[in-house]
Amino acid sequence: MKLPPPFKIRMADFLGPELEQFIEALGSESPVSIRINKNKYPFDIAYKPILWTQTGYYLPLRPLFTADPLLHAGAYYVQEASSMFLEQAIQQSLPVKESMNVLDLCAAPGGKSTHLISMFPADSLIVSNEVIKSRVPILSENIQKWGNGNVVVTNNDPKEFKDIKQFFDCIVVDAPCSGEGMFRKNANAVDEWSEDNVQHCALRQRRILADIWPSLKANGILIYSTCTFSKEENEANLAWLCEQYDAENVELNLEETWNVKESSFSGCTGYRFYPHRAEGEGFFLAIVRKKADDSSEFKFPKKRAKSRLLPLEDKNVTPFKEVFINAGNWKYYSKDEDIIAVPIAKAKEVEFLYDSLNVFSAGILVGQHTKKEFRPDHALALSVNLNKSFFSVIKVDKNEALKFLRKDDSVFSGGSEGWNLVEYEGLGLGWVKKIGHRFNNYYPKEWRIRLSLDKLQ
Ligand SMILES: C[S@@+](CC[C@H](N)C(=O)[O-])C[C@H]1O[C@@H](n2cnc3c(N)ncnc32)[C@H](O)[C@@H]1O
Repeated sequence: MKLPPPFKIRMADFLGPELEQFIEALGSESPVSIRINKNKYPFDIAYKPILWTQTGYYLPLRPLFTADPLLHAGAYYVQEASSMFLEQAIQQSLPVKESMNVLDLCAAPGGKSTHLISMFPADSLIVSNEVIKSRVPILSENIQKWGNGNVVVTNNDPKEFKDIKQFFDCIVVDAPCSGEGMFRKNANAVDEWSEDNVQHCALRQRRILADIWPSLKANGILIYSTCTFSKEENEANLAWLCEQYDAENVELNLEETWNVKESSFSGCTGYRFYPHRAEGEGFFLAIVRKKADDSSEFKFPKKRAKSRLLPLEDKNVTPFKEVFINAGNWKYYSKDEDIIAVPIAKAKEVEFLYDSLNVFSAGILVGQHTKKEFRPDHALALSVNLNKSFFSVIKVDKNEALKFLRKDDSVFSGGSEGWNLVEYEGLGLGWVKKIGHRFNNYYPKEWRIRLSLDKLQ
């Protein structure tokens, strides 16, 4: 790998005699790792565990992930190992109580968001935000596949959270950065690297932190991470945050076997992952807690204009109330023909966010209720709370699953007239509608596998 000389000089400053090992590691293959969705796949895994998380594993080789229906069913997420250190940050710095509000501010494509969803109890609310509009659909797809209803996906600039003060118990800022830690995975990152870009990224990160700081509750924690090594984007920004705001740095206990490097600057400590030390890509993470200040606790606005989300009356819910196993835990809303289900425990928060932000999706899109029928939505098929006994189920093998995921008009056997859930290894993949002898495939066309069947075998 041809590294920019000024980058090498910078790294020599950090690493001294370890520089050669670091450069050698950049020339080696990246480890391949996944994180399991225990709600969907609660089985023992035979692969080598990632040391700083309960649900991450290294794979010996990179398989063709597209050809695995379990990936499409949300049984796991393909994620770089160092990023899963987020779990230590949450576990060690936040006594996870019930009913928390969590924000993942820079969320696409959804690695940290799906991890946060797994870590917080179901009565918490995860807001997964992405400012770049074109990146929101892939974020939403990954969240839907994960299958939880306590999530709101938003498309806002950090500064648009200005009226949501002291609302979040935890904010994750996985900031856009110069990407030095991804040089091994992404050759473009090397070409795009420059000293100017490092400075540009550092300033943008400060703006993001400043914009979102008021949204953090007193005593709440903010987790700041990047996939880069530059001090400007990491320790210097952490120190700036502590100096500028009522923030105190939180330290973590590290196991020696993790090979994570503690890094202190101006009295603040963060954690660095180097590819020649820890088995993962370059990564930096640091935590701050907002110092207590009870003066401006979050309060829901008193007088509100009519909400854009209209609650459904009980009598209108009856036709689909049993679609969830925990039927009593949901509040239903209508938006045009769509029916949206939101956990009752966080309904008030979701309504508030719906009217304050640019919400892409909230809770589970249950389906559409037309004059003719109730049409289940794809998100419902992927829900971990789906009540399968409410629907007719067609179990498929791997080959049939792949045909279904390609959106082929394959003929299934069995099933009932009307809507059928297609299930692979116990997990919902989507819907087909049987009309006479015909099966119509309702897999979302934007999500379909584009490779031919022979390439998938
Ligand atoms: C490192 S990536 C996030 C990766 C993600 N957290 C994950 O784990 O899958 C940074 C994200 O920040 C977004 N971003 C870019 N500019 C931004 C800005 N000015 N404010 C907030 N987010 C921004 C990018 O679009 C990108 O999705």
